[in-house]
Amino acid sequence: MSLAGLFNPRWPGVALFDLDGTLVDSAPDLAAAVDQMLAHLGRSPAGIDRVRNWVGNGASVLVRRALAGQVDWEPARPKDEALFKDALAIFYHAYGTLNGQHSVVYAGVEACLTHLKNQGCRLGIVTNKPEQFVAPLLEQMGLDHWFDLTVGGDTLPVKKPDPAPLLHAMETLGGTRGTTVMVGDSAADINAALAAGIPCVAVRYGYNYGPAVDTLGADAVVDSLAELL
Ligand SMILES: O=C(O)COP(=O)(O)O
Ligand SMILES: [Mg+2]
Repeated sequence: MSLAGLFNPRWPGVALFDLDGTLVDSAPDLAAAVDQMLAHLGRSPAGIDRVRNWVGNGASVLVRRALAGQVDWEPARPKDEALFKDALAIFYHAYGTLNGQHSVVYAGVEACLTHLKNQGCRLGIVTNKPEQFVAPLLEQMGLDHWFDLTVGGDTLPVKKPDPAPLLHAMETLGGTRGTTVMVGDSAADINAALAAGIPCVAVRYGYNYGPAVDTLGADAVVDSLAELL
């Protein structure tokens, strides 16, 4: 499907957006919180370049990756599980105070949201970020007024790449598979959209790790959301 076709469904349509790595470059604050957590545990910092590759599957996975020092972590033993719980609590506390401080909205985002809103489109956020951090970040970035619905990583019992959060948002906003588009930066977003049967636009500038985002089956891949205008 062409880009123009994807973004000219029978309006008013529904556009669902991933948050971290798609609308907002939140890695500086996530990395600062991860490094505070690691310092608390007497470990050396991970740094933003590594943390950027660990974002996209929610806070628990981010913390497990930080403890393992890599994307893949070993299945936890009971001892590790106690450490994980402590680490997660420290991370939540740290991120609660750092969330939004050094995050920025990507270029092209405001123009894209303005355009879609002017078309009568309903806009939703479907993120794996825990719900408690979503509204404060949107507010601080001045993005909160755009969205009719936000679904966080712990809003439902499952998160992306499960299709349920996308389908929940689509149905709540009155969309159908023919009038809904998902926009994201990672394999979790694309796989959720594929499983939901919703067309998907991927951005190249986000936090996807592993195979290049162009190879993951998105209907279109862009360098800026301004390309969608
Ligand atoms: O919290 C995360 O891991 C990423 O959230 P996202 O789904 O908005 O990319
Ligand atoms: Mg993302």
